[in-house]
Amino acid sequence: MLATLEPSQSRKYCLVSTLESSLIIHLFSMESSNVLHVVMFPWLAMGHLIPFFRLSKLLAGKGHKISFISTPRNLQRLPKIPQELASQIELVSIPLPEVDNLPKQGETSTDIPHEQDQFLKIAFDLLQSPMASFLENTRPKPDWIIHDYASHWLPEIAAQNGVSAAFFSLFTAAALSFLGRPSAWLSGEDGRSTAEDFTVVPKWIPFPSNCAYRLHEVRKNIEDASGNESGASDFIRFAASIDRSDLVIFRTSVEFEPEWFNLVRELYKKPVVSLGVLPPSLDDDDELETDEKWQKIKNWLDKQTANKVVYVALGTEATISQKEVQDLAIGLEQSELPFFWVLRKPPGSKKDVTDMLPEGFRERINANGQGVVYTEWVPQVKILSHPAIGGYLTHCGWNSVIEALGFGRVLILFPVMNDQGLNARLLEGKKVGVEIPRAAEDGLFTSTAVAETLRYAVVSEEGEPMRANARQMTSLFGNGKRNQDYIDTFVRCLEERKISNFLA
Ligand SMILES: C[C@@H]1O[C@H](OP(=O)(O)OP(=O)(O)OC[C@H]2O[C@@H](n3ccc(=O)[nH]c3=O)[C@H](O)[C@@H]2O)[C@H](O)[C@H](O)[C@H]1O
Repeated sequence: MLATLEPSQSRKYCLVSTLESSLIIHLFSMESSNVLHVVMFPWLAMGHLIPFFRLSKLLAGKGHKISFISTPRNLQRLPKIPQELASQIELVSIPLPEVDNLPKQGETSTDIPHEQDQFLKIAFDLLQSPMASFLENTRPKPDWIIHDYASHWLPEIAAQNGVSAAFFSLFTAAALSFLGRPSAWLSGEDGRSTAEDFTVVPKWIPFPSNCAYRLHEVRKNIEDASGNESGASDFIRFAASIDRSDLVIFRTSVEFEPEWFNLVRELYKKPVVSLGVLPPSLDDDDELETDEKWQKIKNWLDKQTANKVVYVALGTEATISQKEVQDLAIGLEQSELPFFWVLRKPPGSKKDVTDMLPEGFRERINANGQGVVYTEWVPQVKILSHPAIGGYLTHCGWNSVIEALGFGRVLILFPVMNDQGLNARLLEGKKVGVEIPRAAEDGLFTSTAVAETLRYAVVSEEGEPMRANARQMTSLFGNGKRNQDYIDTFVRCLEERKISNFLA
């Protein structure tokens, strides 16, 4: 079902209710029925829409009503709603206001260059009023709103409408531990401002750790912090979303990163829960792909030797330079391993992305059959599940890492932006992957280093303990009972309306 949110009339805000009073409102309002009305409001990026949609389906599968709010194009990009859940999930279309410097079609981070993300956030921030109207007027009255880091303004609007707000972290506890105490960011005490400041392991990490950025990883984020046109850097958005929400939900495996999960609970001093890793299941219709595309890809994979193909994919936002594309390409070729490379066109680019490849590269790999360069959206979960896959060269986006470890795939770590550098430190520390060696200052690397790292991870004898460790991860990241238990516990807490359960 699809509804459209009209920009609202001006509205009078009642006094901001405190956490306690909004919880009391919340508790009384729901005694009457066992069915929750949960509003889902993800940030405008495919890596956020997909897990929010997956959680929506899980909650709807438990009998609850979902209002999934996003922009018109984003709602069209979602996988179809399973027939049996159609009456419970309502897609609420909220038009994105036009703002300067944001291309008309730019509705997700996937569609626009990284430097325009700040204009997308300006447009996103203009959704405060229609969102407030929705929470005030929709019926049945929402019990919860589950939101993302970018809508740091939302917890206050939710509290004013007696709706409990839960910040849904799609990031590792390790990455968010690096951020530190949210209050320190909001008060200015945190003090980190230069790129160099973020290359230092924070003092509040009480155990040995290398959790810090390399200079080349953090430069993009720092530009955002200082020069962000939206007036609120991502660091501030994270801090405010965590600080002002009633509950923080982590999409992670506590058994995988227990020390970090305990640390965020210490840092946040508020209800923090894990709902497990929310693993995709193969029969999930999360894939945005038609079957014939998958059949063609599968035919190529079926011809490959088991556990030897390197899957190369850098998510839906990261873009790399032509030099980096060329060094990766030569490195893949020199590794002599078969590979399936999803090469994404930089958003806004008019050029054919394959023009970025080295001279003659495509001709050579087509002639010898070593690899495939694919330039469109792929059914990634299906590819990772194929027995031919021997390793995943990844940007360390958390959705993709979860998917790869769910199938026990060893990781070749090539972080680009956002939290990815911190994820790479975590994953190498947990011995499920190895970083491609890069110069700390500028991120330069050689194709020889790519080839050597690939062979070490995928075929070398010395790499077998790491591969075995990655294979073990299917129990934590796969579709088994453990993740189901997390979900059941989490949903029961929401249903029992007992925030106190989260405080345990
Ligand atoms: C949480 C945050 O989300 C962001 O998402 P991004 O898209 O970059 O990467 P993923 O998290 O791997 O998410 C990408 C998602 O898109 C799916 N996919 C992608 C390309 C394709 O062709 N086909 C697909 O099915 C993929 O299976 C995964 O589920 C940031 O990186 C951030 O670092 C990360 O931690």
